[in-house]
Amino acid sequence: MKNPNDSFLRGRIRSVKFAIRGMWLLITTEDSIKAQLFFGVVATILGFYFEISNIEWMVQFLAIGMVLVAEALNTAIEKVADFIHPDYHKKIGFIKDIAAGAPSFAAFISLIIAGFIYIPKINLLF
Ligand SMILES: Nc1ncnc2c1ncn2[C@@H]1O[C@H](COP(=O)(O)OP(=O)(O)OP(=O)(O)O)[C@@H](O)[C@H]1O
Repeated sequence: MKNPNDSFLRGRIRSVKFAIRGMWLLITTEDSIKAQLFFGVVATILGFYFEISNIEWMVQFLAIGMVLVAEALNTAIEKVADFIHPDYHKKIGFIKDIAAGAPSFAAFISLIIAGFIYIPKINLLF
């Protein structure tokens, strides 16, 4: 929440602190984020191994970022849903299913990107 005594700069610094705390909470408490980070690290190692180009690095990091952002937003929606309605409800199930579709889309597109980057390089090995 905005503190009315904060100057513009102080307000921005406070927001950045909360945002960094949010990233830390996601990384340390959410298994889904940990799993996606693991795949991101694997893709980065593969990138070094296959010496991918600058453009391929950029596309790969965009894909990793897209998955992490979608997963983080999905987690936030799940938390809000659990907070406003902790008991079973068909609509909560529907909302959570739709929210889970976001990281699934991102992961699916990332797999296609990985295919474009790595399948030709793997083919060269054989
Ligand atoms: N309160 C609820 N009411 C109805 N259905 C629910 C409810 N909570 C969860 N579900 C169903 O269970 C699925 C999984 O929900 P859950 O909150 O466990 O997410 P998850 O994908 O397992 O998340 P994570 O692994 O990140 O904790 C939802 O997509 C929904 O179909």
